Amino acid sequence: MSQEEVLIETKNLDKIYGTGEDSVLALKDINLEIRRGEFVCVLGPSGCGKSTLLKTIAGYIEATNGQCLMQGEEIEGPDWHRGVVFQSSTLYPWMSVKDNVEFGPRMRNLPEDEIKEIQEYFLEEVNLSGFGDKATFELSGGMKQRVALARVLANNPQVILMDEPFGALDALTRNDMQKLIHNIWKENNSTIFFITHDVDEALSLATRVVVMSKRPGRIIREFNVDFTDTLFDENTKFDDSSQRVEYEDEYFKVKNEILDIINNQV
Ligand SMILES: Nc1ncnc2c1ncn2[C@@H]1O[C@H](COP(=O)(O)OP(=O)(O)OP(=O)(O)O)[C@@H](O)[C@H]1O
Repeated sequence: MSQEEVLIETKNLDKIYGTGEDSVLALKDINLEIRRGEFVCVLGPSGCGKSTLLKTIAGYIEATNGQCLMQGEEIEGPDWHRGVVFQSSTLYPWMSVKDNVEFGPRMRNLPEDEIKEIQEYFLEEVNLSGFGDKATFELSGGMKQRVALARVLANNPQVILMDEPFGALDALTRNDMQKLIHNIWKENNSTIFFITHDVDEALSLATRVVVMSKRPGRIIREFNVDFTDTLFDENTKFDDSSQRVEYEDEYFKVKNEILDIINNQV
């Protein structure tokens, strides 16, 4: 286990939606730590409470029981220290790409030249330099998600929370986006909490995979993994084929273990 600072911690967290007969127990006794620099991917059957957990950490909804802490302080509402990217982009459609990215820094009253610098830097980081003046409705799905990411990065959040951010994209765009988020995570030493339905996506990106049970969502297993650098580093070369086989064996062993856990739930 990494010795880095714990940024997010949930303690015995339950979430119940509604009251009485119609109430839904969405999360049960979630104890999770997210440390600085980790890339935590969450997998679990549909409806198991993954988004509920993300929204609680984001501060959009409150836990029913237990605690949700950021750097030891109770999370009491949304905050730019925790940036959120959803599956479908939540860009401001009446604003240009540039204005969307500048929105956060402007709300924080940063000086105009700094706002511009941040906007240029992060549009470049998501490979959208030159698209600043476009209206967001002119962009493809993948480009919109890149703007959404730049808008979050522009706030320099402590944690990036991503709820199936690439779920609506075609396979090629999705691969590009995975590489992009991997590179951004590496370059900025970001901390990322990432929900996905796709075991390969989780194993490709994560340093830790958290597997949840069907509803009520509990954490049933956590896997520390390190496939990501090998997968995305273009210079990776195995010394010999036995090393590659060993790597692939390990990958498929973990993948099958996770699939078994998920499939045995349904
Ligand atoms: N606002 C709400 N009111 C009542 N029930 C809700 C609400 N939001 C979610 N739920 C229920 O809580 C459970 C968990 O939902 P949640 O969206 O967190 O699951 P999920 O794992 O993210 O699902 P999926 O993988 O399908 O996106 C589901 O049964 C859902 O119907």
